[in-house]
Amino acid sequence: METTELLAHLPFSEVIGTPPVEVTDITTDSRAVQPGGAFICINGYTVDGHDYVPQALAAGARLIIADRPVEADPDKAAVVITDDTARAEGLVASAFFGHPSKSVRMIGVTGTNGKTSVANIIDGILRNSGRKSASSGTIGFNLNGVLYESANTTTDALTTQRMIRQASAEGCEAMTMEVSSHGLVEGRLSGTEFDIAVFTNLTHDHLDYHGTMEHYGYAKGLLFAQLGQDTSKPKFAVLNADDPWSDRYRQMTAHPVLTYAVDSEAMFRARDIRLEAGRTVFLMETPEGERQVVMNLIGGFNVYNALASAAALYAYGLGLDEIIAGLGALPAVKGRMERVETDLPLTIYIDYAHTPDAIEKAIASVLPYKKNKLIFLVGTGGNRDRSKRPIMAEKASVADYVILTTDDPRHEDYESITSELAAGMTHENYACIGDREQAVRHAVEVAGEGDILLFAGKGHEDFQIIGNTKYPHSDAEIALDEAEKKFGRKAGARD
Ligand SMILES: CC(=O)N[C@H]1[C@@H](OP(=O)(O)OP(=O)(O)OC[C@H]2O[C@@H](n3ccc(=O)[nH]c3=O)[C@H](O)[C@@H]2O)O[C@H](CO)[C@@H](O)[C@@H]1O[C@H](C)C(=O)N[C@@H](C)C(=O)N[C@H](CCC(=O)O)C(=O)O
Ligand SMILES: Nc1ncnc2c1ncn2[C@@H]1O[C@H](COP(=O)(O)OP(=O)(O)OP(=O)(O)O)[C@@H](O)[C@H]1O
Repeated sequence: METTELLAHLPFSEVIGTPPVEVTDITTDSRAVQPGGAFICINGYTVDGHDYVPQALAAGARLIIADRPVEADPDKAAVVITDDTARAEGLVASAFFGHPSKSVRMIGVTGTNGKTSVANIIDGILRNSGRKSASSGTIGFNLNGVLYESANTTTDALTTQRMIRQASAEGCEAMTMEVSSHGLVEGRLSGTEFDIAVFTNLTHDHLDYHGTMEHYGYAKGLLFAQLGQDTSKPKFAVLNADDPWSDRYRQMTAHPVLTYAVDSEAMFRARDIRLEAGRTVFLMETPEGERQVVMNLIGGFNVYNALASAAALYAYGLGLDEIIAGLGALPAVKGRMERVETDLPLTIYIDYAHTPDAIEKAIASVLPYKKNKLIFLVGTGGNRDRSKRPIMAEKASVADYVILTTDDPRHEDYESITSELAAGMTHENYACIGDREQAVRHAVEVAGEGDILLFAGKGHEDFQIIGNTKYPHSDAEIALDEAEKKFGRKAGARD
C-alpha cells in the first residue's frame, strides 16, 4: 500500500524522516516484522512495544508508528508520532487490507455466555446450506471448515482485518465473529463493518476488568452502535427478549430488530421444549408460522442459542427449511456439554461453564436425566474476576457432590482460589483440590455406577496455564484413565 494513502488515516501526526513509497506489511510485534514493513509500537500490559524498535529496525521495518519519540536512522526508516498508537492500529488496519468487511457479510455475536456456541451454530448452518463461510472466536479462526489457532476471542485489529481478508479471498460469503467486551472497548473491531449484530445475554463476569455491570453492559452495547447509521444498507440487530439489557441495545441502533425468547413474546420463540439425554426437541414460533426443531445440542441454554442463530440466519436471508435442517445436522459444539464416548457405567460431560449463570444452566441441562448422583467439578481462573467465585460455588451447590478446583491458576495459589469458591457453598458435600488433574481423578474415584460427572471450565481447551507456562491437560483423558483403573476395563475412545 502507498504510504501516503496509509498516513492519510493518521491526520495530525508528525512524520520524522522520509517514509518509504510503499509499506509491504504492518505489525505490532517486532518478531513478525517483514522487510519494508511498518511497526506500530503498542504499550501493552506486560511490555512496551516502543522498547522493541531496535529489533523492528533490524528486521527491516521502514516505518515506525509511535506515540513518543523513538530512535531511528532517518535515512533508513521514518517515524510517525501519533497521539495513541492503539487507535492508530484500528485506523490503518482496515485500510491496509482493503476494507475486507465490505465484501463479506459480517455477523457479530456478543454476550456473556453463548458466543462460541452461536457463532459455531451460524457458521455450521451456513456451510450445511452449501455456502462458504468463516468464523472466529475462542476456539480459533475457522476458515470454511479448517481451524487455525488464535490468541484471543476477539483478536487485535490487524489480525481481525487479516482474517476477514483471508475469508474474502477464499470466497467466503459470510464471517461470524465472537465479539468480546474487551475487544469492543479496546477498539479491536475498529474498521469492521457488521451487517448483523447478535446479543445472547448479560450476566456476571469480567468485573475485574469492567468494574461494574453497568460498564460491562455498556461495552457490549458498542456492537449495536457499530452497526452505524447508514440505513440504506440491510443491517439487523438480533436481541434476546428475555434479557432486560435488550431494551437498551434496541435504543443503540437504528436498524431493524429481530427478537427471540423462551419466556417473553418474540419473533422467534420456543415452546414445548423436551430436553432428552442425547437431543433437544421444541416447537419454534417464527414469522412464517410454527416449526418443529430436533437437534443434537443438549441443554436449555442451547435452545436460546438455536433461537438466536435462527433469527440471525433468517435476517441473513436463509429459508426456514435450510435453518431447521441445519440445526438438525449440527454436532455438539466442542467442549460445550460435549458427551465423552465411553462404554463405562458413567456419563461424562465436558463443558466450558465459568460464570455463575453458565454453571446454573449447565447443571440444569443434565438434571432431567439424572438417575443417581450428579458430581460436578468446577474451577476458576487465577488473577481474574474474584467476585464471581462464591456465586459460582453457590450455583454449583445444586449438584450432589462438588469438587472445587482451578482452571488456569496463572500466578495465583491454589488455596486462595478454592477457598474463595468454597465461601459460596451451601452444603458440606464438597472437596477443595487445587491441582486439577488430582481433582478430576477424585471425581471419578467417588463416582458410582449410573452417576453423571460434569467437568466445567476447560471445555475445548487441551492445556492449563500455571505461572506463565501452558501444560497439556485434558479432563476427558484423565477421567477415562482413572475410570479404566477403577472399573478394570477399557473405557472406549473419546472423539
Ligand atoms: C491482558 C490483555 O488483554 N492482553 C492482551 C495484550 O497483550 P499484552 O498487552 O500483554 O501485550 P504485551 O506482551 O505487553 O506486548 C505489548 C506490545 O509489544 C509487542 N512486543 C512484545 C514483545 C516483543 O518481543 N516484541 C514486541 O513487539 C507486542 O506484540 C505488543 O504489541 O495484547 C495481546 C495482542 O493483542 C493480546 O493477545 C493479549 O490478550 C491476552 C492473551 C488476554 O488474555 N486477554 C484477555 C483479558 C482478553 O482480551 N479476553 C477477551 C475474551 C473475554 C471473554 O469473553 O472470555 C478476548 O477477546 O480474548
Ligand atoms: N445461551 C447461554 N446462556 C447461558 N449459558 C450458556 C449459553 N450458552 C452456553 N452457555 C454456557 O456457557 C459455557 C460457555 O459457552 P460459550 O463458549 O458458547 O460462551 P462464550 O460466550 O463464547 O464464552 P467465552 O467468551 O468465555 O468463551 C457453555 O459451556 C455453557 O455452560
